[in-house]
Amino acid sequence: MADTPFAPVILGNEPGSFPHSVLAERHPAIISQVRDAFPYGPGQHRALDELLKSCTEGTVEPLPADAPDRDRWQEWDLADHTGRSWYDVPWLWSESWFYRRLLQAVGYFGPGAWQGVDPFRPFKRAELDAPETGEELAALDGLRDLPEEDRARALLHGSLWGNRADLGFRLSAAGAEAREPAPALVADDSETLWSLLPPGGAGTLVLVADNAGRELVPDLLLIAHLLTEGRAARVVLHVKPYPYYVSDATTADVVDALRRLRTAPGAAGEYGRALWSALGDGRLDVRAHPFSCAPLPYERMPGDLRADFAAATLTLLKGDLNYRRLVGDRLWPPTTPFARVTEHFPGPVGALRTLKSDVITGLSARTEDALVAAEGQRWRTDGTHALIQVSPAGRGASAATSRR
Ligand SMILES: O=P(O)(O)OC[C@H]1O[C@](O)(CO)[C@@H](O)[C@@H]1O
Repeated sequence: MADTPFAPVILGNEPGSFPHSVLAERHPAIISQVRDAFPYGPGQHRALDELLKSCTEGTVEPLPADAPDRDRWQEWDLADHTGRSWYDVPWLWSESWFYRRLLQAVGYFGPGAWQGVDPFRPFKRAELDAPETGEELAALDGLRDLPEEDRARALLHGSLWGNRADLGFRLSAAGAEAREPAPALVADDSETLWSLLPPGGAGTLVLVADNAGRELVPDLLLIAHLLTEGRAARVVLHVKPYPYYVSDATTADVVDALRRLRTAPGAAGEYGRALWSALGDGRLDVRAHPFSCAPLPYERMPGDLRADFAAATLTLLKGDLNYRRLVGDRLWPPTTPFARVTEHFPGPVGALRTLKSDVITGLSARTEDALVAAEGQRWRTDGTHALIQVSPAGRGASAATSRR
């Protein structure tokens, strides 16, 4: 990345900073919520106590010798960080490590009776079953008579703003969900996005999902629209291979959401059934790649995932965490071009994100000035602003063009 300004990697060691509060307050709160939600046994309680101590005042410890993903974590810098405070290693790394350790504490990786029991499932289910979800689905009927472009735009915005529905975020940002989102986007490349997905195009969209429940439902509706209206011939949906960041979507969450959609009345049910058959005939595919839970930026993605993204007409990444991983979890000057920080990506790439952490790129100087004048730095983290950014280039773009 020649010419790219130096930008420091974000750590969690500055008291009073947002990352510090996530490590010092949010993670302990998540431990106690999970503990209260399940009738865990004494071994699990002990392990949760140990995790609480480790994550708030301890250091990064090695994984047990028999951990199934030990080699993977070695590749993901575990040896470099072992023995260091959770606050002094990259924040992105510490957060991922927390979720990996939490699953270990509750027995998710087994062996034993708790193997595969998702500690966040009750929270995700409650969201899917909430009356608001039903109301949002019923509202779809109101779109029926709109021109296709307007329906596409409405569904894109539904998917974008669905990213506010993040359970981890709500734990520490009391009232954030209730605050009205600021209407204007801080960056809006949606025209470029639609130019890559024209009606009748034969392309493949890769959508890298973020949260389950009230974010995944509008993501699935957008996918259904793109497939049924012929804006994409194929969609590949990437989800997490294990529970992560409280509400991140796994394959089980996709199944729950599809069941919910398929049995809904009206347009929602039609979309749900269209998705069900698209899975059956391969136009929709779900992947759960291990790197989706890696504590690293996408710049370090492995070759097989790189090839997947390179083959896509467009890869759309949802949410704040994916954004941090896409552009690098660094304090960029906000006007650093999005295209420059995503040059490493192997094909056309876009981000749909509400702003929930300090990382930001691709703003005009005017937008940045207006945000700072109105809100200081609060706009970066309070989840009321959103962006649609797209880079049609990407290093692999020329190679990918021949495949599209
Ligand atoms: O669900 P999202 O949009 O990825 O947001 C999760 C975000 O929440 C945080 O845990 C704190 O805001 C960030 O670390 C992360 O980027």
